[in-house]
Amino acid sequence: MTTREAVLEELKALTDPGSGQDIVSAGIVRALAVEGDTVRFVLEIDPKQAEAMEPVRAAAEARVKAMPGVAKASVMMTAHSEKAPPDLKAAAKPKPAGPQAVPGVKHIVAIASGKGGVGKSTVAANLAVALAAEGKKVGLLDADIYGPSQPRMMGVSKRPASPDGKTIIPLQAHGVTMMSIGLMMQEGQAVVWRGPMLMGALQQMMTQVAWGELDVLLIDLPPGTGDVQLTLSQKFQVDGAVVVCTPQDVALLDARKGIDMFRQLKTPILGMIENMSTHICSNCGHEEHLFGHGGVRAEAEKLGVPLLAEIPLHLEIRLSGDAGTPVVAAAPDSAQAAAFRVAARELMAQGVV
Ligand SMILES: Nc1ncnc2c1ncn2[C@@H]1O[C@H](COP(=O)(O)OP(=O)(O)OP(=O)(O)O)[C@@H](O)[C@H]1O
Repeated sequence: MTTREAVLEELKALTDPGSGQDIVSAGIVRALAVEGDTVRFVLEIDPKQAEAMEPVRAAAEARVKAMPGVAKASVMMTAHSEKAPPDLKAAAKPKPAGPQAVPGVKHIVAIASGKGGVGKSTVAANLAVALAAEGKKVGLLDADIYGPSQPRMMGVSKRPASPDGKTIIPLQAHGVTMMSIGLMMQEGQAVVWRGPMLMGALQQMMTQVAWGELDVLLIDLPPGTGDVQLTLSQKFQVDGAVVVCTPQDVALLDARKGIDMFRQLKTPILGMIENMSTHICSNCGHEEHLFGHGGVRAEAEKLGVPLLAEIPLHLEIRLSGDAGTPVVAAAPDSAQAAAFRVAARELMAQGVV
C-alpha cells in the first residue's frame, strides 16, 4: 500500500502551467485520499485553464497509477474557490497537541493510590463533599475502570442522559457534580479494557461530559500506575495528585511507586493522605494503631511532600460510604468528617481548588 506522502512526492514531478510551480507546491492538489490500492484526489483549477490542465490531469492519473501498490487512480478537476489553498505540508503534519484544559474547569486534581483497597474512593468522595461544603463548585469523575465505586458511595445509579447523543449530562449528589465510568456500563458486566478504549473512555468523560463551571474536578483514578494515569497526565492540565495510602509498609512501597510515576510525568504531588490511620472503636471510642503509626508522616517528610490528613479507620466511614452518603454529608460534625475537612482546606490553602 502506498502512502499519502509518497503520492505527493510523485506529483511534484508535474508542473502547473498557470504558476510554473509543481502542482503540489501550487496548492492545487486537494482531497487526496489513499484507500488500500485506490488513490483519489482532485485538481482545483481556474475554470478558464480547464483545457490546458487536461494533460496535467491525465499525466497525474497515469503517474500515480504506475506507482507500486496502486491499482486504481482517479483524478478529477474542479473549479477553485476564492480561498487561499491550504498548505498541504502543514496539514500532513499536525502539531502534537499538548495537555489540554477542560472548558469551564479551573483545576484538575487526581486522587491516586499505589494499590487497591486503601480507601482512595472513600477519600475522593468525602473530599468532594467537603470542598462543596466550603462553597466550591466541585466535580467528581470516577475513572476507576477496574472497580468504579462512586455510584455506590455517592448514592447514584441513574444512567446519565445524552439528549443529543454527544454530550453527557452528569449527575448531582450531595452538592457534587459527578460522573462515573460505572454508569456507562451494564450492571455486573465485565469489561476488558484495552489501551485505546481506555484512553477513549477517559477522553470522552473529560471532554464530552457537560461539567459546567467548576472550581475543581477531582479524578478518582484506578489503583496503581497504568494507562489511565499516563493518559490523564499527558492529555490534560492536571494541577496535581493526592496519593492515598495506609500505614502498612507494603502500601507505602506502592505509594512510593505512584509518587515516582507522577514525578516523572511532571505532575505535582499535592500531598499524601494516610487512611485507616488509627482505629477508633465505635462502641467505646478507644483508639488503637492497627497498622502501626507514624510511617506515612515519616515517608511524606522523606519525600518532601505534605501530609494532608490522617483519616481514622472507623465503622461509620464504611457504613456511610456503603449507604451512598459519604460521612462528611451523613455526620458533618463528627471527628471522622473533620479529618476529611482538614485535607480539603489544605488543598484550598495550596490554591489548587
Ligand atoms: N477510614 C476508613 N474507615 C473504615 N472503612 C474504610 C475507610 N476507608 C475505606 N474504608 C472502606 O474500605 C473499603 C475500600 O475502600 P475504597 O473502595 O474507598 O478503596 P479504594 O482504594 O478506592 O479501592 P479500589 O480502588 O481498589 O476499589 C470500602 O468498603 C470502604 O468503605
